[in-house]
Amino acid sequence: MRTIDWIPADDAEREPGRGFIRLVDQTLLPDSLVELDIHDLDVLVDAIQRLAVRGAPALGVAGALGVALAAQNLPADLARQAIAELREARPTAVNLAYGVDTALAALERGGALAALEAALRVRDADIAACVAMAERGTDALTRLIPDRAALTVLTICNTGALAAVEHGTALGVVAKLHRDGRLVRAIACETRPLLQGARLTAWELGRMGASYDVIVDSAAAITLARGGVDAVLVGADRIAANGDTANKIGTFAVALAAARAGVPFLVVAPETTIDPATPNGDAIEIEDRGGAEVRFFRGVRVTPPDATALNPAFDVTPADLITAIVTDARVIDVVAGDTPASDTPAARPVAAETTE
Ligand SMILES: CSC[C@H]1O[C@H](OP(=O)(O)O)[C@H](O)[C@@H]1O
Repeated sequence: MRTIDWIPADDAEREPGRGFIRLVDQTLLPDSLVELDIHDLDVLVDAIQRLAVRGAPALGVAGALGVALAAQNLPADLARQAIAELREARPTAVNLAYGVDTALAALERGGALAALEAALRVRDADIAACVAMAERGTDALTRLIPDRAALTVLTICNTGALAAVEHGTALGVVAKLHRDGRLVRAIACETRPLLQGARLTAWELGRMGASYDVIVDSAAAITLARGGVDAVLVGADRIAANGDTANKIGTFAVALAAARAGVPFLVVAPETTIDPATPNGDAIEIEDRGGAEVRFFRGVRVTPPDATALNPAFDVTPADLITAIVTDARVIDVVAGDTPASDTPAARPVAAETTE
């Protein structure tokens, strides 16, 4: 099953490049697995904004395929406007803009078919990147925690195949640990208010047959303080040049607790999530999703009628709380002082000294 993909139209032989986007509607999980066929860009933008499709890598693919969809269905001037709205559908994950810009450059160079071909390359690159990150991430854990063959890991939000195309980022590392017989247990923070952890990560862990517990987000600190968690693995939506990392709200608090508990904190994200144009975390725009997601739970109001709520969808973990950033091309040894900007993109093992 792919979280998002391009489906060629029946007459694609006659009209190469025609097709539509098919994606899993994640708002219906874990109760129903439903795929949406999307033929119009405004429907795709709505799917992004209501998190039917979500997760930085999946947003990159959605952005790229959205350009291909616009190019085949809209006249150039309307396509340009629709693509601009698509690019701004959610501001924090740099991957969305990356995907749109990659396919748009191809469209301007070579037309609609070139845009689709570029979008399919973005899709295929994500699949390959997640495979590489799973390998690199488990190797990094072996170097960081050489005395423990099997690990208990904690994560927040959802970073599995549902956040990408076929395999996940941080949860892709967890899945490989499980396949290799090296996973004792996964602990998934529920991830209020939209419950990506309780709904999506738990669903993915169950499907792979992994042992896991869901915890409320505020239990992460004591879970780490009590001991028994060997590593924290999280995703990212935008990584600044200095290594500051934007990720789901609650990640910063988990990083603080991990640092106090002496537990390695690893960010797992493709190179496309690194944004060299963003110097540090202060420059990352944090999506505010409005108070209703906090004041209501599955349509039931949980606050007084006149309550107001704050709802930042992401926070920023400063680089000094991150042990390493694992990408598809390298392991950035942040605790040793490396940053995305300073580290060469060659594969670099996490230095042994990080365990001293
Ligand atoms: C594999 S990165 C997924 C990343 O995206 C999530 O945000 P959202 O569910 O709002 O799209 C979260 O930050 C995850 O870490």
